[in-house]
Amino acid sequence: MTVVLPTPAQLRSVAEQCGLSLTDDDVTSFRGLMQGSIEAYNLVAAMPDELPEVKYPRTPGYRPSAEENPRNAWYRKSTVKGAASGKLKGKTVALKDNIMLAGVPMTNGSSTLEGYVPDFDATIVTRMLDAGAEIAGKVHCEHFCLSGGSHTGSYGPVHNPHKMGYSAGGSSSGSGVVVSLGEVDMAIGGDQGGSIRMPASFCGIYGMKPTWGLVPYTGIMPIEIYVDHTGPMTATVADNALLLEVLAGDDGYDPRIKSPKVEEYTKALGQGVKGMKIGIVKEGFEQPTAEAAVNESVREAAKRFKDLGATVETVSIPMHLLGGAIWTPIGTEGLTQTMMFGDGYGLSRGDLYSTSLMDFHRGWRRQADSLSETTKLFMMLGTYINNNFGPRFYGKALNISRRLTAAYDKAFGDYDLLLMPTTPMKATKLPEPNASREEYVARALEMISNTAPFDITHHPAMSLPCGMVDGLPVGLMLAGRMFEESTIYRAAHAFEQIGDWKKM
Ligand SMILES: NC(=O)c1ccccc1
Repeated sequence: MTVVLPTPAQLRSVAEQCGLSLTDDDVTSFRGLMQGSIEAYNLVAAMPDELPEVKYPRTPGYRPSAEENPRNAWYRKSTVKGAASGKLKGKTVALKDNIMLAGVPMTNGSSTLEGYVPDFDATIVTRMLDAGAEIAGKVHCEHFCLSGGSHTGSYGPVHNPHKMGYSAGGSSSGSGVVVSLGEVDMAIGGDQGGSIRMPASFCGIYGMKPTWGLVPYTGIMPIEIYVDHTGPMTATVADNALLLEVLAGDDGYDPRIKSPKVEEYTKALGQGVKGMKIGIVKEGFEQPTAEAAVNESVREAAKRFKDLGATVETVSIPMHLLGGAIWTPIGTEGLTQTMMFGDGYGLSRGDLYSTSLMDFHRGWRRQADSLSETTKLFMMLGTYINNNFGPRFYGKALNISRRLTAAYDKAFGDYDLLLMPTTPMKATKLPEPNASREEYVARALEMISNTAPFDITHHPAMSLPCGMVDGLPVGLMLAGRMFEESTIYRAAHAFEQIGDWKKM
């Protein structure tokens, strides 16, 4: 790829884009003045990139048949064997399909990325392989991760592990399904508005959104740096804590990792909850989409923490109900400017940039009509707001998110953990292929109101299964103080030991 001096016509066109009027002499002069910088660009173009080494052999794998993949959870199966020993020896792991596994195609749920093959491994992939894990392949996710349902991906709907025809939750839909069915021991998900916790809730597994800046996001397709998180989705609390132990810590690339407090999370197991203070967040039960049976099931589960020796009280955090609104400008303009028009990354951060992804992803512009209805909706809204108001609402929402953080931190002065339903409802029916756009969007976004606030306040939050209603799991969310994942694991593990949540 080389860069050539703009033709006079090209220069006039960019001048117009910049609001400049140039005379013919100006054009000649500016072209001359660009010559040196164009040479600099070509020096950069000629230099090798600086990417991490790919350490373990793998093949592109295969797309499993419908028979092998009845819930459509898998995108590709490809086995990558890690080190001979380590904390994850004997564990199999599935990767959400926005995580780069070099040499294996990646789509992030969008047909516009069909044909893209990453050229390096995400930091967390290397960490898991170094710890002895075996990667089993890539699993489907929602279109560019922009939905909490499991019907917006380009490769068809993903079905709930407990009930065919029902949502698996998203956007890490495939991750939730393959763990729930026991097809793998562990999966990695991503969470910007709830996309680890929501499928964990709908599928009946454990999903942790770690503190922002604990687990490197390096090598995972971003939506927006302020809300991007990745984390473990597992069938047991012990596996979740073990996996986080392997994932956590600075990698020298991710600019959001400053002074992470990394702990041995497995040490929290078996510690019990005696003396722990848990606050039931009143407003977490008051979302407009709340289902009475889900609220009931979560309240019953809260009582069990009391039986286990914790202090359990109701706490009111009125601002919690504004969390979704404050998330909206950050999520909407973030995904528009960074993921879509920023070719995946945007600028201004000392990150590891995947130039191969940036080059390939640019191509969405030629196939925009094939994007999901949720991606179109968010992108048009973000563009409209930016055209008319600039980024002021993004900035203001980000500033206000600190007030939201403070509101939770005030509660964390009195309580070690905050408790509420993960999703206000259990899994809903997948929309029919001919469903209206209104229904399609409702089934994609109606469940994010309790989860999204913690993506902008950055507190750790985990969904754990706490009961069944009509044959579908109910998810309970525990949020903790920054970098206090251990406290969440202590409580989640104690709760898990009570017995089979499917009988609660
Ligand atoms: N990736 C997410 O967490 C997400 C979920 C729902 C809507 C937008 C984003």
